[in-house]
Amino acid sequence: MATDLQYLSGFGNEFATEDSRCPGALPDGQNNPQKCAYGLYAEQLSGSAFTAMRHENQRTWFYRIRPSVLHKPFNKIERGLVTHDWDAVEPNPNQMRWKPFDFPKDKQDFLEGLATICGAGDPKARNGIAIYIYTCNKTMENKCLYSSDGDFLIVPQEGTLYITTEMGRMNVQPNEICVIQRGIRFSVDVKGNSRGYTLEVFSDHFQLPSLGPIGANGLANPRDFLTPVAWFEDREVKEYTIVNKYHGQLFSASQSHSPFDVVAWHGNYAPYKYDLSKFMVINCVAFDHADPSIFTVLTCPSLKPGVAIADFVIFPPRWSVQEHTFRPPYYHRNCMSEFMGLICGNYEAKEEGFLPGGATLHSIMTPHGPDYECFEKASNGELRPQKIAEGTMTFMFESSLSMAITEWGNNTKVDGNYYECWQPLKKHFFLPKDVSTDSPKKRKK
Ligand SMILES: O=C(O)Cc1cc(O)ccc1O
Ligand SMILES: [Fe+2]
Repeated sequence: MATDLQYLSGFGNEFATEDSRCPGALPDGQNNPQKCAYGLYAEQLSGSAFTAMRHENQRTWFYRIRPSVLHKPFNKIERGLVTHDWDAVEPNPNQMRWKPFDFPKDKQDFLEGLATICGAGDPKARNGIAIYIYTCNKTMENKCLYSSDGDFLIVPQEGTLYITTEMGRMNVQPNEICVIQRGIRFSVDVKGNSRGYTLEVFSDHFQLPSLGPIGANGLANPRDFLTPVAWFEDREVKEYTIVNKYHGQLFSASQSHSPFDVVAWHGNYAPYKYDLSKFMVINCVAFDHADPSIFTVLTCPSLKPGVAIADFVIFPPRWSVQEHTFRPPYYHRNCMSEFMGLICGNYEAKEEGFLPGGATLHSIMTPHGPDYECFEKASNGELRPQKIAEGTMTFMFESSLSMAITEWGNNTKVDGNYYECWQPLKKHFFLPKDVSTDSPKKRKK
C-alpha cells in the first residue's frame, strides 16, 4: 500500500501520463504506432459511443504490457448480496432508517462485502441506479472488479480504501469520495474494518452541475478532482481473477498476470477522487431555507433537462445566518427519492437515531422532515449567526427513480421505530380569541 501517491488535477481533462520508469511510453502524435515503445500493446477503452457529441465523448488509450483480451472465458459466480431484483420485497413507501451496518465477523473483501440495499431500473436498458453498502476487512488478493453495468461512486465512511485501477492508484479516505467508471478494473486494499456506501448509475456519467447565476466558480471546483498517474506492475501469478458485474450478475475470468500493467495512458475517461472538505458552500444569507440542490457535488443527468438520474449532495459544515427563518430542512414531500448516509457526526434535522454508518430512505412523496426535538429547538432558538454541522458530513443520493428495497435491505439493521421521531410533534395552531373555532355554517348554494 503506497501512501504518498501523485495525482493529476482537474475534472474531465484530457490527461496524459507515463509511469516514471518508462519515459516516452506514450506515442507521439498518434494512438496506434505499428510498434509501441517498450513493446507495449495499445488498447482503447470507450466510455461513450464513438459518435457521442464532442463535449460528452470519453475514451482513454492504454499502453499496456498485455491486452485485456488475454483471459480465459467468463463463468458465472455467486453474486453474494449484489442484486437488481427490485421485486423480491413488497413495495413499502414508509420512511426507512437503518442503524449502522455491522462490520463483518469473518474475513471478507470489498466485493464480498458489497450488498445492494435499494435501487431501480435496469442495466440492460441502461437506465437506473443501485445503491450498495459495503463492509470489509480484507484486501482483494489477486482479484479485481469491473462493472459492465455502470459507474461506481464510492463514499467511504470508515477506513481508507487503497484502490489500484488500470489508470493508477488512489487512496480514498472517509470524507473523500471516488468515481470509478464502467469497465475500469480496480482492486481494493483495506487495513482493518472498513465501511461505506456506493452508488452505481447505469445510464450516463457523473458531471459537475451547471452553476447558472452562481458564476464561473463555486461548489465543487474542477481543480480539486484528482486522477491517478500511470502506474504498472509486471506481475505473473498462477491465477488472477477478473470479476465482471454484468446484467446484475457476477462473472469471473482467470488470467495469469496482473491487469494493472498499464505503463502509460492518455484520455479523458479515468477515475477520480474528491475531498468533500474542498466544497465551496453557497447558501442563503438573508432569509428562508434554500433547497439542498445548492449542495450538489456531482450529477448524473437523465434525458430530461434538469432532472437527475442521481445527484450526489452533501451537507457540509457552514455558517447559518438566515433571519426570521426556520433554519433546518423544511417538512417535505418530494417527487424524487432521497437516500441519505452519514459519514461522521450527526445530521441537523435529526437529534438522534441517524448514526454514522447508518442510512435513511425517504421514498417518492413520503413525508419527512425534522424530528420533534429539532423542530421545537429551531422554532424557539435565538437566530444568531451559527456555525452548523461542524465536524459532521451527511450526504444524499437523490434520484428521480422510484427505488425498491432489496431483501437484504429489508432484513438488515432496519430501525422499526423511525416513525416515532415525529410522533411527539404538537399542534401549535391558535386563533385570536375573538375568532370562533366552531364549524362554519353550511354554505348557501
Ligand atoms: O430530507 C432531507 O433531510 C434532505 C433535505 C435537506 C434540506 O435542507 C432540504 C430538503 C431536503 O429534502
Ligand atoms: Fe428531503
